[in-house]
Amino acid sequence: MASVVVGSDHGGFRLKQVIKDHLEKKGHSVLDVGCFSEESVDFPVYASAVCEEVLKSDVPGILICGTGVGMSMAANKHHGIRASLVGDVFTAQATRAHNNSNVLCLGERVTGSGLALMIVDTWLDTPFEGGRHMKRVNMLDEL
Ligand SMILES: O=C(CO)[C@H](O)[C@H](O)[C@H](O)COP(=O)(O)O
Repeated sequence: MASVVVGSDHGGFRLKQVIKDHLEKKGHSVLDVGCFSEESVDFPVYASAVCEEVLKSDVPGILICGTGVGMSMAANKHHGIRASLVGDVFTAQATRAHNNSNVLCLGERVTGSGLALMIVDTWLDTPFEGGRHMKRVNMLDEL
């Protein structure tokens, strides 16, 4: 079974390859739902494919497009998905610890690959704190 599921459109394809290589070197089993080239595609297709796998298998998901915005908009339409568009390490940590984020969105045209890998590692390695945040996460899921 995969430990991380990833997806991108053409605007995030190259960064997805970098992230996949990085995670596989660290021992993760990565499920890539596409896209599989830089040919122009529509990001909602891949956002939904990742979110369905996250909801089915309870694994973290990573979505990449040009800005990360379209992917986060599409992902957050899925009930039970808490997708976070992240461009810094502080937010990567906080959105796991406080929001129990289950999908990370990145923008290849915005965030360099070095920073993106730090964000991915921080996001995956940070546990949810629970406590006062649990009620808020439950409220989010009830919206
Ligand atoms: O949806 C997006 C913006 O929120 C993504 O960044 C897409 O990757 C982007 O819109 C694709 O643009 P393109 O001009 O079709 O490559």
